[in-house]
Amino acid sequence: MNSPAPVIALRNLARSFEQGGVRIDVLRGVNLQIAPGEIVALLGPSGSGKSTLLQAVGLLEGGFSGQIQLAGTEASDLDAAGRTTLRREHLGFVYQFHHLLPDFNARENVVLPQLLLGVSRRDAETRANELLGALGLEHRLDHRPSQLSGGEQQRVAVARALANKPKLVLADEPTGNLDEKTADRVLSEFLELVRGQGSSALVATHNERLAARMDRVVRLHEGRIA
Ligand SMILES: Nc1ncnc2c1ncn2[C@@H]1O[C@H](COP(=O)(O)OP(=O)(O)OP(=O)(O)O)[C@@H](O)[C@H]1O
Repeated sequence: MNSPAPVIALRNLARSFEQGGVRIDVLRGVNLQIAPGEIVALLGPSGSGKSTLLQAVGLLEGGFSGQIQLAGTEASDLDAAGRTTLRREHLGFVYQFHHLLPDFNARENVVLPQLLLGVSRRDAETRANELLGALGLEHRLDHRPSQLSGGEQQRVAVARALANKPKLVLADEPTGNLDEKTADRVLSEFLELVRGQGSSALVATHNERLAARMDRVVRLHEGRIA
């Protein structure tokens, strides 16, 4: 039987930066495929290029060479509007710092990305309530980010990332800002929800212990996946 088409396929992805006349080759030909439902940890020391790789896969930045195929579509064939549509339909993001909209409450932060995809407000609110409830935040729906603890803020960020059932969740040190116990719990909840809805995930971390809880670990070394 053929294996299912990968959710994401990177071929020979490269990115350099130039600073003060010096060129740094951060990514030097990354090849990676992630299968549907697979959760992959991206390990590497500080400065190894994990965030740069996630930015490329997130179709957020230009300046890359190589190929990024997301859900069967080659990103470099699309213009900016096409990449935005592809991103909204298939990707969810969790960052180290929550990046929630400060003037909106927890529920609205989870509702808004759904409205952008054309989901009705009623359905979007139902989904937000479900997700936030699963994360133990049923009593925090009307709180704004500044009225939440760090762990609660990250849980809302997780709910927002999963709201549209993305094919791939990109997470950049999603628990890096939390104490160890809270980080463990939020990661467990994140993994359970991602697995439950059959999404894939690529999670950048320098924490070996957290990485070991995912389906596969890949390491960035000298600009390539070792
Ligand atoms: N916009 C930029 N301009 C110049 N250099 C950059 C830029 N963005 C990243 N870099 C360099 O690229 C390298 C990789 O950075 P990146 O943030 O991807 O690493 P990382 O593995 O995510 O690190 P960390 O674990 O500390 O977050 C670093 O040396 C960084 O200084």
